Parts: sequence; structure tokens; C-alpha cells
Amino acid sequence: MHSMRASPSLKLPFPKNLASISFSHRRRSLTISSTGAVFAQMETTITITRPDDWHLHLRDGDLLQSVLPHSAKQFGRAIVMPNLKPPITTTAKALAYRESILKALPTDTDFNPLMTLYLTDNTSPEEVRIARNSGAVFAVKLYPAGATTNSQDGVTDIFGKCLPVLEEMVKLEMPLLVHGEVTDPSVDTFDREKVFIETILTPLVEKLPSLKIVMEHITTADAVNFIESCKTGNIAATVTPQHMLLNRNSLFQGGLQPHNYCLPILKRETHRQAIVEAVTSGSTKYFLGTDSAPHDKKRKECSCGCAGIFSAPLALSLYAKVFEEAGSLDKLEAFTSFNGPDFYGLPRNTSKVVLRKSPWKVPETYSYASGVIVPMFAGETLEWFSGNK
Ligand SMILES: NC(=O)N[C@@H](CC(=O)O)C(=O)O
Ligand SMILES: [Zn+2]
Ligand SMILES: [Zn+2]
Repeated sequence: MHSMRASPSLKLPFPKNLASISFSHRRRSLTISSTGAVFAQMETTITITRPDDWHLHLRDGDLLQSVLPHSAKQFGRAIVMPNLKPPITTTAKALAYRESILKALPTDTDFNPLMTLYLTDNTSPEEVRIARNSGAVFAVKLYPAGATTNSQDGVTDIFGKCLPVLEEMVKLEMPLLVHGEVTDPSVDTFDREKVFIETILTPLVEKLPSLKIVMEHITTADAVNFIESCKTGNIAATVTPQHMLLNRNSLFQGGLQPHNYCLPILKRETHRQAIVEAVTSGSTKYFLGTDSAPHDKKRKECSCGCAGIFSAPLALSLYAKVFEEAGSLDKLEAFTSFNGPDFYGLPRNTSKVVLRKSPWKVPETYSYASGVIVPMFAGETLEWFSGNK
């Protein structure tokens, strides 16, 4: 009879260089087969500092009520996007929105929503000062008008209309969060991020070199090159699970796949690889921003489906998958839990979350009072499970 014992000498597929995160392999159960062989089933967990989500759409009303607990269970804080209808353009609106988020929170959580202001052509420097002094608003969000969901009130001409506000933001050390795509209909959809970097972002950094900028949800090797080329420490990027796990083929796999449609749109495989390589290298310039963007199933599956992927319940599992596949699980915690607060000048969380290697099936839908939301990877099995306190 040969037996397998749950001993530390058992070969497990993990990197050796595990500086900061703690792993544990525990024997969960023993199975004795008909031939008498004993199999030990191992339970593997990773314990990391509680992550934050630096780019999240919480919506309002019914939708807020049902999506918020998924983020609050796993994340300590989130930068809450202001693209509501109507948008959050003033501090007063941001504070009221914050109150409604706090009211919708489950009681057993200390989740902290960090608010943002929606930049328009008419935002005043005074409004940004009020926002900063409120202590509740942590950034200003630039949506080029028409670039994405609920961006119609966004900026039409950043250099013509917004310079005084941006100069004030430099003084206040208030970060500018950027949806980095041009809206010119003559520019190919797949090139809109690259052209934005060339025509807006590069001149903006030249004009205001000390403005803190987060390029949100990067999707291209061009964005990685841009971020790497900025040596000053005040330019960073958030990265979504979908832009590290999917390429544009997944928009068309076996037919049109509306639930993989988000903006900026998924790009070709070489871009995905460049992003994964940069993020899993351990660079401090990249941090977790799910861009979890719930829409009702009916608004995704229709003749003109809207952009946005709902990933809040599974995002952490997905990031773990990316880092594991890259052989860089030891770098996961800095990306999820350190680089973001360090960039924003906020303390890192002190509590922990546990990720468990315990396969689970992503639900086909999540329901809310007025309908259902189809999550990313609906119905698929994921290896890492998170969600325990
Ligand atoms: N990412 C998306 O495709 N959609 C976001 C808006 C955004 O972040 O651009 C949304 O609010 O639905
Ligand atoms: Zn966006
Ligand atoms: Zn977004």
C-alpha cells in the first residue's frame, strides 16, 4: 500500500519567493480508495491585507442596494465613480451620494466609500477646493464627453475649458482620474486609448508635470509604455480583471458576447500580455480597479447594448488567477492592497482577507429588485474563492 501524507514536502505549484503574503496548506480530508491508497486533500489559503477597489461603479437605487454588499464583503474602501444620472458634479451631491451608500451598507462592515467629482466644462476651481476640504472627496474624474456610459455631460475641451481647475488640483494634490479615450468618430474604436495618450495625456503631463493622474482601466501596450515612461511617481494606472484575462476574441466567441463588452473595449492578445507582464512584475505604478459596472441584463442583451462588466463578486478570485498563472502570487498583495493607498496618500488597511483554493461556480445571474445582472464569467468555475472575513 502506498500512502500520500499531507506533509510540507508535498510538491505544490507555488513560487518560492513569498516575501509578504502568508500561505497555508492544511490537510482537509483523507480519502481511502478501494485499493487502500490514502489520498490527502490539501486546502490552500492565502492571507493578504484587505484590498481596496480604486475604480468602482456602485450606481444608485435598487442596483446600489444589491451590488454594494459584494464589494463591502471583500474590499476596505472603493473609489466610487460619479457617472450617475444626473452625474455627481458637486461636493454637495457627492456627500448625499455617500450618505445613500452608507445607508445601503450591511451592518457588519466598515467599508468606506471614497467619493469623486465628475468634471465638466463648467466645474470651478472653488468647487474642487470645497471637495478637497470636505474630506470625503478623493479625486476628480475626467470623462471625455461621449466616451462611455453616462459621459454626455463630460469634458468637451480639456485644455480650453479645464486648465484653471487642473492647476488648482495640482495645488490641492487632488488626483485626476482619466477615462483615456478620444471620442472622435473617425478614430477606430480600438485606437482610441492610444490616440488619447498621444493627443491629450502626453501634452497634459508636459503642461502640468506635478498633477497626480490615474489612467483608469488601461487596455493597451501603449498605455503600459506611457506609464513606464513617466518617472515622477505621480502617474499611475488601475487595471481591471477583464483586461488581464480576456482579449477581443472573447467579444465574438461563438457569437456576439454582450457581457464581455466594456469600454475601453478589449484589445488584441499582445496588449493583454503587455498589461499582465507589467502588472505582475511588481511595479508600484499599477493597482486594483475592478471597473465593476453593473447593468440590467435587458440593457446588455438588446439591439444597442451598453458598455460595462459586472465583476465585484469575483474580481479578487480573478486577480489571484492572473497572478498565479504568471507565477507571481507573491506580488498580488502589493497590487491589491498597497500600491493604491500609497499613491493616494492614505493608510493601508490593517485587517486581512483570506483567499481559499476552493473551486466555485460563478452564478449565471445576480438578482436585484428590478431585474437581474449577468456577471463576468457567468456559470464558469473559478479556482480561488474569497469573501470570508
Ligand atoms: N467601463 C464601462 O464599460 N462602463 C462604465 C463606464 C466606464 O468606466 O467607462 C459604466 O459606468 O458602465
Ligand atoms: Zn471608463
Ligand atoms: Zn468605470
